[in-house]
Amino acid sequence: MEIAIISHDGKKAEMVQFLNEHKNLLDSKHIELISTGTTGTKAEKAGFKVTKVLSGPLGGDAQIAARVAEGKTQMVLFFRDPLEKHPHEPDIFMLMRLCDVYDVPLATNPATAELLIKAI
Ligand SMILES: O=C(CO)COP(=O)(O)O
Repeated sequence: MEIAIISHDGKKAEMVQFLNEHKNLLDSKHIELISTGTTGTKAEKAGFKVTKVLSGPLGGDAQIAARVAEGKTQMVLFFRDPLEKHPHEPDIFMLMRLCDVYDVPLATNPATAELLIKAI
């Protein structure tokens, strides 16, 4: 199962904390993590194996959106920062829209991610 992990800068520490809290599950061989660039680098530094795409503002959200549309990514954990402006907002909305189009579970905050991960 491919899970995308994405976090805005103000939420990266929470993402790393979340990953560490679920290390046993996320390290297991039936889970593959994919990530936008900078989030992926943080995850790698925390010891996770991650396939990285471009950084979000450079097209990473759009690349993950394409994987959702292609049926490759089965879950998206996206810790958004609602208090910041993002130059790539159209890409962010495209990703969320395609999760809805293809009925792919999408968590946009840690509390929902916690619920989704418990369902695996
Ligand atoms: O901008 C992002 C999501 O919209 C995240 O991108 P980075 O992981 O490269 O910071």
